[in-house]
Amino acid sequence: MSVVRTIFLQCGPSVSHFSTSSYSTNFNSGSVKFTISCCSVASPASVVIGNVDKKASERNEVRLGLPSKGRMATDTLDLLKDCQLSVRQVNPRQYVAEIPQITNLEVWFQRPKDVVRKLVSGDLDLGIVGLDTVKEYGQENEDLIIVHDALDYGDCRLSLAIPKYGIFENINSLQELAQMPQWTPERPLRVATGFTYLGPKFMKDNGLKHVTFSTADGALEAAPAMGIADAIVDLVSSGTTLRENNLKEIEGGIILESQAVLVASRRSLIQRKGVLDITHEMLERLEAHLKAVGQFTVTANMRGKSAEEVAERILSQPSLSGLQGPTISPVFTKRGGKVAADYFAIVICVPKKALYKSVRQLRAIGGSGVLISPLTYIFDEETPRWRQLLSKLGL
Ligand SMILES: Nc1ncnc2c1ncn2[C@@H]1O[C@H](COP(=O)(O)OP(=O)(O)OP(=O)(O)O)[C@@H](O)[C@H]1O
Ligand SMILES: O=P(O)(O)OC[C@H]1O[C@H](OP(=O)(O)OP(=O)(O)O)[C@H](O)[C@@H]1O
Ligand SMILES: [Mg+2]
Repeated sequence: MSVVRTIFLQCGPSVSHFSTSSYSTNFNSGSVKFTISCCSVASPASVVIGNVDKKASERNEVRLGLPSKGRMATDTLDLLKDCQLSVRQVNPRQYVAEIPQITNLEVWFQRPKDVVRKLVSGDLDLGIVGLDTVKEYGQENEDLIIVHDALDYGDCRLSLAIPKYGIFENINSLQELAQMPQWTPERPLRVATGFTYLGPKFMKDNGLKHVTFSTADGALEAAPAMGIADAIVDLVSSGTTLRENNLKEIEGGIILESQAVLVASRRSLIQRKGVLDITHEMLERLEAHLKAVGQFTVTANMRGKSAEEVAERILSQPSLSGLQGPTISPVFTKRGGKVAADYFAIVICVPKKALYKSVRQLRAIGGSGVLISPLTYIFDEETPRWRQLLSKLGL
């Protein structure tokens, strides 16, 4: 299926303006076709993104799209490496690579937004990008399935921000912003954003009527001070850029919380040979690694009459119950020609955050020789996200 999207660009100024009522998008499955209309061009030019030729999708390799550059690129490769899925790239300007541990998988490096576009067009099967990019460029496309929603990096939020000064000084919520008498059809609230789908949708969903949008590729925080916009919709992580530009977030103004996600094409998962198996393997490795990252193994010795008695003492402490309770083994010593077990070795998993508290509790009940080591993987019987994926696919 081929979808036509029409964008009216103003020729001349470097920003294009549109309003919630005039902006509409159609970003569905299949090939995506942009019709770009510009005032100085007599007939619209057609730009085709992705695969038009049906045969091109008849490939045998499974394709994973990863960010080619920007702040997600290195963290993505690091995460895969930590899952023993090292990406072998001959040189940084080569856009195709492989993961030797997974046969029949091609890695393609693309801009994050192109990863999403190519999942939609069927040119990629799997991808790792920020959730914000999936929502912005995938829009409501039902073909996109989030396989892992929390890869634990790239954390940020898409937020509406307004100046701290002038007419906005006492405005602290979206409701207050919407109720300002200043916004009329003749003088709408002007919002600068790179999120030309999510920004207008959010305003519309929240009943803000008189709003126009302008777009630019970066440094949006300058727009209010330059007099180009009243507000901005942009990503925030530390909040420094907002602060340094005298802008503030407001109550009810968070559009989306985002972090890196593993996303797949539903069609590929169902139809393309090998995609489901590769997804399962990636998911297992990711889940096992991410679960382990937050935990330490703690081993200690403890004097006691029996394993049960030691277990009673350990389980009386709230921070020492481990993942499934403690593992307790007798430590045998020979005294006076007799073998006895006066000591027990205990092993528990402890969340990193609770580490010091756990060590204190362990000592308080007689633990000694406490050893702590990081965990590499925790493989559960079955990953809950795998079950969720199968049910989303109706399998
Ligand atoms: N403070 C932040 N600002 C912007 N993006 C962030 C931030 N923190 C995390 N991210 C994540 O990183 C992604 C942006 O990465 P990057 O800026 O490299 O790409 P991009 O803006 O899509 O690329 P380009 O600017 O080349 O079009 C976001 O989509 C988001 O998921
Ligand atoms: O809350 P903070 O930690 O300050 O991060 C937020 C800023 O980071 C991003 O910009 P980026 O650095 O990508 O520059 P750009 O705006 O020029 O794209 C984003 O667009 C914000 O401007
Ligand atoms: Mg910026």
